[in-house]
Amino acid sequence: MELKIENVSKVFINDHNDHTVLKDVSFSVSEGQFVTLLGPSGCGKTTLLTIIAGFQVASGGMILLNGRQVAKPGPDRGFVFQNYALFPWMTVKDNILYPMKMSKVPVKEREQRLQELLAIAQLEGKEKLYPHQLSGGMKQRVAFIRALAGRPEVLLMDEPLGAVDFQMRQILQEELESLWLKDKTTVVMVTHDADEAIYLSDRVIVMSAREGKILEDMRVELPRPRDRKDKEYVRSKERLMDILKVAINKESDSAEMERKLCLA
Ligand SMILES: Nc1ncnc2c1ncn2[C@@H]1O[C@H](COP(=O)(O)OP(=O)(O)OP(=O)(O)O)[C@@H](O)[C@H]1O
Repeated sequence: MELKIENVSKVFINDHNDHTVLKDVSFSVSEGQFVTLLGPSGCGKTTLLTIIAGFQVASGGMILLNGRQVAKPGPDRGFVFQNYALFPWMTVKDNILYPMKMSKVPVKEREQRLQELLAIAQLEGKEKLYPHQLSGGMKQRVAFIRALAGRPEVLLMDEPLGAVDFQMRQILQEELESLWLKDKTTVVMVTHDADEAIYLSDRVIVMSAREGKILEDMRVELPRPRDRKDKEYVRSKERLMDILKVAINKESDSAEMERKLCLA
């Protein structure tokens, strides 16, 4: 698997004015990497992720997955939305089976894959429940394994933990990491949270507020599972915070932006 983002730009036209959100963004993601896109609110993280997903088209440049240009959504890319976006009228089982039906996986194989995924997420026995009967953590696990059900080449996640409070968020980050370690699917994730980026990523790509350029492509080579109290962990986080502060000072000194970046 190789994902290449090549000179991607995106221009929106608002009130007859051009608004450049992304300009010449390029980077590659290799097999099994967990890559995070981090940057100030409005810098274009979600726009870039949805272009990779094929939900919208770039104004310039291209996305290549295994050398083929991405033009529309496809089963080779799984997507996890911030609010999980589970189908409320379907049980856990039907939610997970849905992408497999869409990609016409044979019935016998679907059942086998369903059991495998339920085991990975420790959700055995919960398959008949509906989303409203699940805790936040369970919903997140269902959303994660549903996105993996069609065996995507790359999993795209847009603030998958954005809707949960701080303490729950740390627990879910640990769960997400342990699920990911069992499967090792390539991930590109959007987050606002510097600690989350260090906890989960092999690489953190920091984007600037103006014209969504890449400010830094930071490697995180700490052993997993990560220990938030470890000296190297703390050092990596401080380095990332410094990069973000530079990004913010360059672009804006807005307190709101700092709050959104979870620098507190
Ligand atoms: N469909 C659209 N039409 C016009 N402008 C848009 C559209 N989608 C996004 N934008 C603008 O593009 C910019 C980037 O938005 P995007 O959602 O990608 O940022 P983000 O970095 O994900 O922000 P946040 O972290 O707050 O979610 C914003 O200024 C937004 O208003």
